[in-house]
Amino acid sequence: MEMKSMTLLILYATQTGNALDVAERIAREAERRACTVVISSTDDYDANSLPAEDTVIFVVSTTGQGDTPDSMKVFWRFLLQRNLGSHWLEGIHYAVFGLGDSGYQKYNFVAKKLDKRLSDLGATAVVERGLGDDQHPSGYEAALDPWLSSLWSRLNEIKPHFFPKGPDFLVSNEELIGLPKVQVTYHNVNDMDSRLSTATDFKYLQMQIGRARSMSSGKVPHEKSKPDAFLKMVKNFPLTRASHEKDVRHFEFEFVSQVIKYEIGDVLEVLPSQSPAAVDSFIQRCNLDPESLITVHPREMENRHIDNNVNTLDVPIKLRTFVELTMDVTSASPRRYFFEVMSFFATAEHEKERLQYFASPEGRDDLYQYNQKERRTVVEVK
Ligand SMILES: Cc1cc2nc3c(=O)[nH]c(=O)nc-3n(C[C@H](O)[C@H](O)[C@H](O)COP(=O)(O)O)c2cc1C
Repeated sequence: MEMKSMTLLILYATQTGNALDVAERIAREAERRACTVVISSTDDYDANSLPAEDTVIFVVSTTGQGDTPDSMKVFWRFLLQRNLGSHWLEGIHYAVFGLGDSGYQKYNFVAKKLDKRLSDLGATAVVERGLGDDQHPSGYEAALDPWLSSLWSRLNEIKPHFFPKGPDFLVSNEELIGLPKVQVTYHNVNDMDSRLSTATDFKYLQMQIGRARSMSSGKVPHEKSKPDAFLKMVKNFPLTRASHEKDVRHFEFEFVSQVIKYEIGDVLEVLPSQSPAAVDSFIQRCNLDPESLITVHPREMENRHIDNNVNTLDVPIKLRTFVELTMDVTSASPRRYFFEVMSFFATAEHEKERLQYFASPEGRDDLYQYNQKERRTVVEVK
């Protein structure tokens, strides 16, 4: 018999980052249970290898009108092949958590279709699929918490080999948070690449974006490390009344670099610039020097030879530029994990307690109100 993998695989497909957030949470919870995990975006994973896995957790969102995220298109086309047959995934266990919004007609369509297809291909569900709903007062976390509890208890029952330290073993969150995932190296000013100063404005910006993104721990598809085009916003006005809960806007852009072709229904990924004052205040609050030159490496890569990205990774970038181009400090609502990490570092007892409350299941509704409904950004968390 073929040897099965003893690693729990987490595959995610995201359009705007929520599924990645969920996948990372599942991975952290697995690690706390001494379970070995591999986490991967569906576009980085060869679907041909699925039959060799033991158990796969899928976290997938639905975008467009019931469409798969871009990063899942190839993977999904592969799974739909007729010749795979109803025994192809026999013996494989899986679980699906979907992210969607019940305001859409094709609610969580991708998770539902994936669940059905995996079962048609012979795989066995560990737990019933979970469906996160943006319309819920606490967002997708509301469905995620109970789904995760049943996932771990069911996996403990049927797959005890994933938990070598037993069903009750649980490392504290704090211990895990204390192990940073990335290493930031500070460099001398002389290391700065002199070519940069002679490049044109666009080229310079393009290089900086490529550099910042290649060092960011966020998931950016490889081919997207450089933007396709530069646009100038020429119109921006609200379509909803000021009193409306959501701020829906009409934007118009003009190409200032080469023109790219698009069709109705295409998704435009915009990398806007952030308010310089907010970026400065974030850096100041972290007690860092915005002018310092840094490189950022994932911890695992420390001793590994990196050939593809060696140039990009070796060239330092200004800390301020890195924050500006890779961290959304001015508009994104911080997620639950942010509060968890902040509570670890908080020194004032009342702040620590408040942050811990927000990160706990009891504080979930209040957190959703505080960060999503009231639209607080990272710099506004007080
Ligand atoms: C442009 C757009 C289209 C969407 N279409 C759907 C849809 O058809 N069905 C659905 O259930 N949710 C839909 N959603 C909601 C997303 O699935 C939901 O916000 C989810 O949390 C996004 O996860 P992600 O950040 O991992 O992509 C849509 C969201 C956006 C922004």
